[in-house]
Amino acid sequence: DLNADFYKQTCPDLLKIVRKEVKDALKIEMRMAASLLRLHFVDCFVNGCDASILLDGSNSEKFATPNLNSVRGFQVVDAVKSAVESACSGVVSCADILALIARDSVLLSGGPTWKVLLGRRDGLVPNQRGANLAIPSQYDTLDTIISKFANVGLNVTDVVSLSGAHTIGRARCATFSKRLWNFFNTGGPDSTMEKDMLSDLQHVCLVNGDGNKTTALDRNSNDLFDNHYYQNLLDGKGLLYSDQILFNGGDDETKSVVDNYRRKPKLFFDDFIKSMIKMGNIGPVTGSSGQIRKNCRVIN
Ligand code: HEM
Ligand SMILES: [Ca+2]
Repeated sequence: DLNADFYKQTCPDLLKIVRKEVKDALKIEMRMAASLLRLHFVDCFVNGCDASILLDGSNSEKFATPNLNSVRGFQVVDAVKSAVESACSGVVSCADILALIARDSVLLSGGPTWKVLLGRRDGLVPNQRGANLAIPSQYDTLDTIISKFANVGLNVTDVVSLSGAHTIGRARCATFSKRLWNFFNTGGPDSTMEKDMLSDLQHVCLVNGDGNKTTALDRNSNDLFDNHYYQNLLDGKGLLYSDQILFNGGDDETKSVVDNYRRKPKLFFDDFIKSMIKMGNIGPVTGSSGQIRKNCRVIN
């Protein structure tokens, strides 16, 4: 089993080193917190939390549809890894580094903190096909999203609490512009989107415009890890279809959890922590399987 003291003897300064490197990265760009948090998620959903997302190559998970031109922050992971290697060479897995970076990114964005369980080992192969199947798409139905979470042992509450990660960060026009212009071939916009936000975004994401332009996932609170995301869902201001359907998708359970998190920031933080720990426990490679990579981008 994973445990918080796994590197206590072998790398006593690990937590300090990671914290410092993440801090330095956020000084340069605050959004990096979001990008780094997301890496832990897309790692854990594919082959468990084994740093498979970090492997380079033509069969890399970086080229899977949900990740292509979208996941970022790999240079920061490299910087953290080399700082850790300087202090304790060959000891700390890239998978554990991703889990620690995610925790620090949330904390340094104003969110809650928790003890990260450690002792994961790094996987030996990427799984691009698995990434295409396992990572939820922003146009999946709520049932599909719930079943993709269930496939990795996460429940409906986890879906709503972890979606709260979208309280920070940005998304590209390519991931939501269908909602603005021709929503599922209706010829018009998604009627659940609040009207001022709609007209504003229609000016950001033009028809046939630059799909790589970005806007805040949590409108008006995009660098702060808070529960404002859920208020936005009540107001029709979720950016992704997959965000807004947590409230408007016809599921009373997700709807009431959204409303609870909106009213009770502490409840959101507590549940987010629980769900992050659950997510961090997905299929960990431990014992003598896998390896401790020297360079997170390639197997030893
Ligand atoms: C519920 C299913 C989910 C779907 C459909 C989804 C989808 C997406 C999409 C489409 C983007 C924007 C990508 C782009 O525009 O290039 C995004 C960004 C992001 N996602 Fe999710 N996501 C989900 C769950 C999660 C979870 C569980 C986490 C973490 C715990 C997470 C963390 C993030 C963060 C922080 C960003 C912003 C990244 C940045 O600014 O670089 N997401 N997600
Ligand atoms: Ca926020």
